[in-house]
Amino acid sequence: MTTRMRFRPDADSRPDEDGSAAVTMGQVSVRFTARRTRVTALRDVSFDVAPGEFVSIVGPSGCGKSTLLKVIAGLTKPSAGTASLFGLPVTAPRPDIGYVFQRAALLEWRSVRRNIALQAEMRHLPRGSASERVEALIGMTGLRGFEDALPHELSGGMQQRVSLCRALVHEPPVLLMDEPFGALDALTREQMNVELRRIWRETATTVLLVTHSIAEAVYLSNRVIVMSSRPGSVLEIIDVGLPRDRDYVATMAAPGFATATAHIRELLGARTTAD
Ligand SMILES: Nc1ncnc2c1ncn2[C@@H]1O[C@H](COP(=O)(O)OP(=O)(O)OP(=O)(O)O)[C@@H](O)[C@H]1O
Repeated sequence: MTTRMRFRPDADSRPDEDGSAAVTMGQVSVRFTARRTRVTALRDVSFDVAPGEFVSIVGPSGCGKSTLLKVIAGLTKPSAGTASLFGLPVTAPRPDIGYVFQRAALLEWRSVRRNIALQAEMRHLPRGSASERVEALIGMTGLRGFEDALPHELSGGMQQRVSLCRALVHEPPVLLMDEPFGALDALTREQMNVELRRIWRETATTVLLVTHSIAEAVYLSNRVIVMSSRPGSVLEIIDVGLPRDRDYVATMAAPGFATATAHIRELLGARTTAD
């Protein structure tokens, strides 16, 4: 079953002027052949993401969430259907978009500043404006004072902040995040959630986040896409409907938060009681 829901502008959204979606998945299916076995990773996946929207994707392990992000980035070719960015079909890798992975994968011999700047160098961005942007991101992500530190001198949370800066340095119109906080401890993860939401609001970037945390998905997003187990398809797209200003503790206690997380848990068939 697929659910196709047009984005509905609300208090927490910024649709663009000409109405075209930032990301469109149009009946995308992906099949892999590995060691003579065919695996259908995605089946008939359709959804739109509006410019400036924050959308999370949750689903069981192996349901094709990473594959979905790779299709949008042009790293995996769909077997059927089309992914489009701002109305243009994705036919090749798209270096203009930002990608944050679970592991920061920083260059150990480069300082924080030079790890972030590397992306600007690879994209041949003008040095002056790139350096301004690097400094602005360092300030925005709370890395001030650590610009000259090497990756091994940073905590896991700080490494992921560097990874986020690196993905944002070229001001990507779309940021893809694949379980970026999965390796962090619970408290650092909460802190990163709060920071990510603030950074998203400051940069106005369209974000697609893959996460295993239902709470993280609901706290951060305008909408949450819930996927079925493999072959991954869209079970339901949930409008979170929480206010734009989201204090972390108050949001966790809000009735709307409890309703959304309970509904997603139910869709995923998660057991919530021990027996
Ligand atoms: N390059 C590939 N070749 C063959 N099979 C692949 C390839 N990439 C992914 N798959 C298969 O496609 C399915 C979906 O994988 P994917 O990594 O997208 O799932 P996921 O939902 O991100 O998983 P997880 O939550 O565990 O990270 C899996 O069965 C996986 O083994």
